[in-house]
Amino acid sequence: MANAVLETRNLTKSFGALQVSKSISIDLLPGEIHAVIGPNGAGKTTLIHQICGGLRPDGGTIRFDGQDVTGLSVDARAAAGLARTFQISALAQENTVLENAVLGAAGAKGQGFRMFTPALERADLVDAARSALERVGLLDQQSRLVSELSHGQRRQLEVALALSLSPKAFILDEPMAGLGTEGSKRMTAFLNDLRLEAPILLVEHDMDAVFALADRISVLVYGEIIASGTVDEVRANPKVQEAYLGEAA
Ligand SMILES: Nc1ncnc2c1ncn2[C@@H]1O[C@H](COP(=O)(O)OP(=O)(O)OP(=O)(O)O)[C@@H](O)[C@H]1O
Repeated sequence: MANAVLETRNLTKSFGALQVSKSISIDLLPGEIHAVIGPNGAGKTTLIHQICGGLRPDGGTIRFDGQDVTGLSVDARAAAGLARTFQISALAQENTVLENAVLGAAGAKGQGFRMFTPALERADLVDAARSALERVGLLDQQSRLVSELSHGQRRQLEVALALSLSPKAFILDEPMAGLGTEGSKRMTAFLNDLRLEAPILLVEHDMDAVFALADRISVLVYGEIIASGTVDEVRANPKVQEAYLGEAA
């Protein structure tokens, strides 16, 4: 696909005799949410690790924003605009929302402040941090400690940090995990807005959220994409119903 922001071609990965990625080719188009679903152990996290650079594929290529990033490090991919959030929380719990956001803004400008105080004295960093907080709807929480935030608000803060990097794509690993019904609804609305910032590759077990958000779904089973298409196409696919969705479809 010529205008894909992100595309994998024939990715393969094995752990010993276990083939976890079997020639995976998927892409992410501008403006879309592309969900990757599949049963536990299907290889979703392994796929994300390869896309983000933490794990080297055995074969195949990954292109992002027009360049082959297959050999690039996690940091180089992040600097190129590939924003992964949620699985590894880098938030400082006993600091305020604003302090965390300011450090995120400092990191985005390549300025590795270890202390909060000098970063907070930089008006440009504070402005950038407040702007990111406003975009995720957390500006009114800026003085609270991270440890006082709800689970969902922490995830929004993580997105604010990612926004500082001016991402060209978001890779979201189970954003609904542990949120409860109300939290999931709020996160669904939030992600629906977030797609206006950059397209989202979404790994998620919550099918209500996936069906509400996804423009396209790819179904991964035993390391293989067994179906890919719109929500309706995937729900109606007999192979998918048999292998995964069952009653949920
Ligand atoms: N570093 C590793 N060494 C050996 N086996 C691994 C390693 N990482 C993952 N696996 C195995 O690869 C398979 C796919 O794991 P993966 O975590 O990618 O699945 P998943 O689809 O993300 O599952 P879940 O939905 O439960 O998070 C599993 O059988 C897992 O045990």
